[in-house]
Amino acid sequence: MRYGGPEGTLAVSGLNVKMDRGEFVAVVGPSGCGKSTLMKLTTGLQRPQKGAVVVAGQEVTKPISIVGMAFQNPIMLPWRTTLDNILLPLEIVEKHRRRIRTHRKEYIEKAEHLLELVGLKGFGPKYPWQLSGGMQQRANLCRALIHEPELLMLDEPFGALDAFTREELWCVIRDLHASSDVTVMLVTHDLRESAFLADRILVLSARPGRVIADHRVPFERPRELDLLFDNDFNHLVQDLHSEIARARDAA
Ligand SMILES: Nc1ncnc2c1ncn2[C@@H]1O[C@H](COP(=O)(O)OP(=O)(O)OP(=O)(O)O)[C@@H](O)[C@H]1O
Repeated sequence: MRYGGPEGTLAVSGLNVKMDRGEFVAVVGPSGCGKSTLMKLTTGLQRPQKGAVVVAGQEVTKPISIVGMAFQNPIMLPWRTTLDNILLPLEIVEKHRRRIRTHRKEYIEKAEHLLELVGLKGFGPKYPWQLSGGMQQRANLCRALIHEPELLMLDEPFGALDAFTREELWCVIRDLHASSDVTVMLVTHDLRESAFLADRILVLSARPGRVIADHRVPFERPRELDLLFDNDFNHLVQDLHSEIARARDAA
């Protein structure tokens, strides 16, 4: 995948990724190695010049609707309440647009249930600017999940948060994944986050990105936060760190 024509930036090349349904895969790698590009290719926001992307058995040729996405900086519309921001994807995705007119109450209940799951019970009528950064990230997760996506794409969703809030949200994601069969791809710079949450961790090379290591995370589920102090956990994090440092040096 090259941006900007034949002389442009080759972002990823020879990138081969396979994920099983229900799997939680984290993607880590040096800065600028093409992690977000992998996200965009998977969701159909970009099309590769060579190769193909297949999601749920279908070749991806345009943006797909079975996906929910959450990015580092949640863009909430300030004139809509938190609840109405969460309902926004339903007004965009064709299949739901028709239903929401006739089944609005049902969707509001679903949004309120999601708000409760992420610890924001009763915050639906508040405007986004009345919420803290961490609360906005939680609401952002609800918005990514409202249309019950089969695939959840998380691109540095907790990057801007303090350590404690981030760890709390890791547990929210862990529980959401455990209670559904959603497939999750998480792009992150936080190696502890990847090791705590994922079933597999893919390490990408420096740009153009390709997979240089594929780690199966051995820790049993459900995982608790005290895993962060476990020796094996920290060894895995150190191995990931060394691999990324070597990939950067080799660039
Ligand atoms: N729309 C674009 N036009 C031109 N170049 C782009 C575009 N998007 C990304 N790139 C380039 O492609 C390369 C890969 O970018 P990408 O955002 O996928 O990397 P990343 O691994 O997510 O980066 P980071 O770790 O900094 O978040 C970078 O060199 C970037 O400058």
